[in-house]
Amino acid sequence: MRWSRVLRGRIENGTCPLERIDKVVVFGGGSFGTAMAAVLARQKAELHVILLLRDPYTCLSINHDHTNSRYLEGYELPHNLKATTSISEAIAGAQYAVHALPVQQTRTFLESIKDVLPPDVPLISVSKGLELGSGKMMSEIIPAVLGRKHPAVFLSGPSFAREVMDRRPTGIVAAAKDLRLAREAGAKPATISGLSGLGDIMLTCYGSLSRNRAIGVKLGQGVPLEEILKSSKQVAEGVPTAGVVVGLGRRYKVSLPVLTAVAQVLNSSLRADQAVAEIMNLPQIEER
Ligand SMILES: NC(=O)C1=CN([C@@H]2O[C@H](COP(=O)(O)OP(=O)(O)OC[C@H]3O[C@@H](n4cnc5c(N)ncnc54)[C@H](O)[C@@H]3O)[C@@H](O)[C@H]2O)C=CC1
Ligand SMILES: O=C(CO)COP(=O)(O)O
Repeated sequence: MRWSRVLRGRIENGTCPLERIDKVVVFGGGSFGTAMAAVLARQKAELHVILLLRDPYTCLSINHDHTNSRYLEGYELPHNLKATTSISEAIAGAQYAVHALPVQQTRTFLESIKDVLPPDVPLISVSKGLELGSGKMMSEIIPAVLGRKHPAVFLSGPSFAREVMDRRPTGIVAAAKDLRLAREAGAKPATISGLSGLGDIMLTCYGSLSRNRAIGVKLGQGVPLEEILKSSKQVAEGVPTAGVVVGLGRRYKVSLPVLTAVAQVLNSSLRADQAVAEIMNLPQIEER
């Protein structure tokens, strides 16, 4: 309430930052990139919001029919939201860039735009997960690939693309996840118990719209991972990230029995029922 009054005051006094923004580019036209672009476009009719995509058909569908039928079926997109497959057209004149690509594709993508993205255009990352191989977070991948201290913000919290489109309430901050592991890695405990920690975990574990949860349910029913992944065209960051988190646990000497079992189910070295049996048979220890 307090912040909404402050913001309203700024808008009335003509000091709202949105007033100074004419163009924002959104990298990635999947479900969340499209939802973020729509939220921005809804804020101001004169704002030019442009989605950078690879698929020319999705581009046509957004520009002519104002829909993204491939990733966000059933929603009419604001008419000031446009799409392009041209990197230079997308970035030209943009004052902010939203990054909404899967984490595993981020390095290759940023390599392809790093010479075109001006060093003073802030990147707002909404991608969640850890990079396979390096174990890096988005906050580490971006400067490493761009080779400079690029201005960047990292958003995370309990938010589903469809609910954002439906204007349902949500809240977002920046964070890490497993409490003990995150503490060892230098995170603040308050971050873990807040929106981007527990808040996001609750949504991903219990929310009926969660793609990660849907994969877990199917694995539990005995469907092989390969078959599950083939049946969906959308990313589930938890699949690669589970193994990376277990690797980080080893690095920081934090034992993660449940996540280790999840990673083993995902890499097919353990069945879900065996994982449950193993977890239930862990020695009883004092809770930490
Ligand atoms: N969907 C959601 O409700 C939320 C998603 N996120 C995060 O946002 C990120 C993106 O997720 P979604 O939009 O849901 O994924 P998605 O699977 O719906 O879409 C991914 C998009 O990235 C594009 N892409 C993949 N590889 C690419 C490459 N090499 N170059 C250019 N484009 C490429 C795909 O074509 C697609 O348009 C993920 O890290 C996800 O965890 C965060 C909050 C909510
Ligand atoms: O990030 C999300 C919830 O906050 C989206 O969850 P899924 O990727 O599991 O659909």
